[in-house]
Amino acid sequence: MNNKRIAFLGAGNMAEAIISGFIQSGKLAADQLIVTNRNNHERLDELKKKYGIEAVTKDQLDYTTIDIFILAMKPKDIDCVLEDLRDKITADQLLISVLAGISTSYMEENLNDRQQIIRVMPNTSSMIQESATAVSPGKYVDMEQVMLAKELMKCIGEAYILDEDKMDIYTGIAGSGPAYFYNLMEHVEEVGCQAGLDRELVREIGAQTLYGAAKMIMEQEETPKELRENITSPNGTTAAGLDALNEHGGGMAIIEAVKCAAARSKALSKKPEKKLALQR
Ligand SMILES: NC(=O)C1=CN([C@@H]2O[C@H](COP(=O)(O)OP(=O)(O)OC[C@H]3O[C@@H](n4cnc5c(N)ncnc54)[C@H](OP(=O)(O)O)[C@@H]3O)[C@@H](O)[C@H]2O)C=CC1
Ligand SMILES: O=C(O)[C@@H]1CCC=N1
Repeated sequence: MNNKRIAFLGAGNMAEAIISGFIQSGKLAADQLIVTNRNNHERLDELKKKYGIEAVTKDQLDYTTIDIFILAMKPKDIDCVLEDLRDKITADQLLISVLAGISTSYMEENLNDRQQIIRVMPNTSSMIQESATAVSPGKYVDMEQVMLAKELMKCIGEAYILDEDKMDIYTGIAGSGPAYFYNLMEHVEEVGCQAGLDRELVREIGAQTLYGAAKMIMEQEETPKELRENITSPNGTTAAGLDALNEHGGGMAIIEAVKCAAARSKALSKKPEKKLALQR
């Protein structure tokens, strides 16, 4: 890993979250990383200053010097990128894509023969090395590259090798997941403020509560159900809170959120496949 040169195609939120995690991990040096975008020079300057990495537009990049490309643009831009890459890279240069919904088979069909491709799904907690990242190998990638991709993703948190047909549900749970918890916290903050607590304080209290609960799940033997039951005395405060949560559809709301996010991930992946059939 420490002799690989890694280029990000895309300089947005997700690219920055991964770059930040890579650098904080201490396993990758700034001079191994290079970030690109189409033409937002201001953004490139910002990343260059903040992380000490090289930052150029995609047209200034020397593609032949790169071992690993991390695709980090929006899914809608994938067709232009594949067209652009086809003539610039060789099959043994590894592509790691973070794009929601874009299948490895779609990318393989639109690149050169036997291109090494791995699809990953991190989340924005990459920024602080706490992502939960799925790693799904494409058809032509060898085990050594899969292990390398997993090792890279472990620089930004935990990484799990997963069959690609599970990627939509994984995206619904872990890719989009932090947003559900942030939204929950927005509501906690609101109710705390309405009851007279200082906003900063209630934010900290809410976050510590969420963090403590997550840590309990990770470090204790009990299941989430058992942990919940341990807090819930008959006719107590938690029972009252949980009753209200259920009455207002709390559990169902989360199930629906995950299902809808997974369905959107699936819908996104269908579109380019149709387009591909027309193009070829
Ligand atoms: N946000 C999240 O929580 C997660 C996002 N993802 C995935 O990450 C991807 C990126 O999302 P996000 O960071 O929010 O997107 P942003 O809109 O913040 O950034 C997109 C970046 O892609 C660049 N770009 C577009 N086309 C090209 C190209 N041809 N070559 C190089 N760079 C290009 C843009 O450059 P310019 O500004 O110059 O146009 C911009 O820097 C998405 O595909 C998303 O599905 C995956 C997991 C979680
Ligand atoms: O909403 C999005 O497009 C991205 C993909 C996974 C999480 N967020």
